[in-house]
Amino acid sequence: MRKKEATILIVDDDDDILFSARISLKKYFTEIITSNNPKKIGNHLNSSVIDVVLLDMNYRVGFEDGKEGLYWLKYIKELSPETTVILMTAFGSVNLAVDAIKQGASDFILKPWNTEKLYGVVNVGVELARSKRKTVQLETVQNQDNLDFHKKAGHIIGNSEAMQSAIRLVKKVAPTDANILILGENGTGKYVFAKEIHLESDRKNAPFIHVDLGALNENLFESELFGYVKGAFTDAHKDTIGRFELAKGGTIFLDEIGNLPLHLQSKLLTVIQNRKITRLGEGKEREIDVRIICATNAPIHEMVDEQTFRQDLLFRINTIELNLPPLRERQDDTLLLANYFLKKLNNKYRKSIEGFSNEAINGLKNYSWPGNIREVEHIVERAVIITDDTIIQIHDLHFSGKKIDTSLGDNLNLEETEKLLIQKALQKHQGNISRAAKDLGLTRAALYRRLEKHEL
Ligand SMILES: Nc1ncnc2c1ncn2[C@@H]1O[C@H](COP(=O)(O)OP(=O)(O)OP(=O)(O)O)[C@@H](O)[C@H]1O
Repeated sequence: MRKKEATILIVDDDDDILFSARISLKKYFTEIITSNNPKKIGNHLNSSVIDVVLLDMNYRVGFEDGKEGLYWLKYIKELSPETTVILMTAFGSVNLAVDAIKQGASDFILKPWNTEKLYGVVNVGVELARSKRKTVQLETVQNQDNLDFHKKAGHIIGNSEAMQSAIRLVKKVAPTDANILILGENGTGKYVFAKEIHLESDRKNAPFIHVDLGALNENLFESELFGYVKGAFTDAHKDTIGRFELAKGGTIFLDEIGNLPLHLQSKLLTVIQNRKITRLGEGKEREIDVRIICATNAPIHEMVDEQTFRQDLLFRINTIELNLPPLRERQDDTLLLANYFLKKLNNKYRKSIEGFSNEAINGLKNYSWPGNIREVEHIVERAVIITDDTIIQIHDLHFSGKKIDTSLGDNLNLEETEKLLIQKALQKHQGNISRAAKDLGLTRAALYRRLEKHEL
């Protein structure tokens, strides 16, 4: 029998039980994790996708009322709602089983078990977790970002003048229906700003639909954006509306617009000009009622000069242009953001870390943040997870922007030399693309292409 791809976590303070459950289940499932300490459950749930937790009800001699089991059950359900929890106890009672099931356990098993019964219960648990996860994924796709749609506006962090002026611009333009183009490097907050504009607009009670144009291939472009009718192509089993219709009355956020090939740019331009779409396989035109926000990290104006982005499309989408500066150009915001994420992550990981050491603060201030705000979040998250201290120290902060050896030596290979020169220029200008490009005698677009080629 082939093992089923599934991860099962068994938590019990009795090592013999852990051993026997592992032996029983490892024949059937690919990954079995055991732990004799329920306090480690959070770590396991954060580091892998766990399908089923088999959880003991009692952990201390003299405390056999199952309350600890119920406590950990609640904890697991909060941290990972899709994980199935099956409780086990040698002191099973119907009342306790009912309580556990009311609080989210999917089943209950009495010790000692026989292997077949254990396998049966766990197997159903795995299927349950999968179907829950699938539903959540579907909902995420269908509802797009509307799951957190009711989030309030006004959560953008940043005191620097650049940030404050971006926030002022948002307040001014959000209530209008003007098309907005947001420009900025990866992780500078383009999505966050697009959402903020939506939430500050009169459309805030209608959907906010995010489309990653970079992820849509040719075939998907029309079906995803415009929808299709049953039979329009082989897999079109039922009428399906596209993202433009899904965003009715609200906002459509077209992300990574700089990645759209020229012929698809023409299709998009037609839709934006006429404000009408046609579902694939249907003759009828449908009016669209959406506000359009676009974003890109590509040097779109230079792409127009190089004729890789249509000027008429740019003029349609950039009635208002919002430039989000990279974090290295507004280092004052770094500490503010680091403290903001620390607070958020303290809650997530149930820690009470008070702040950063002076050395860590200097480290945060002097780093060049190539990944911008997203990188601040990742670095703080890692530090929060690994530290046992109440203060984050410099060695807890894992800055990935390594120093690169850019000496040419005897290497005359053209490709490798080009890569080294680019690295050197980026290092010299602390990751600033415009300045590095100027130094190298390239346009920003040409430098971006080379960065991609060399996977830098
Ligand atoms: N001003 C801000 N205040 C608080 N959090 C922010 C801010 N800007 C960005 N973030 C957080 O940083 C992360 C990256 O932001 P976001 O996804 O908006 O960036 P992006 O520019 O759209 O990135 P990409 O180009 O890679 O898609 C997110 O987790 C977001 O919540």
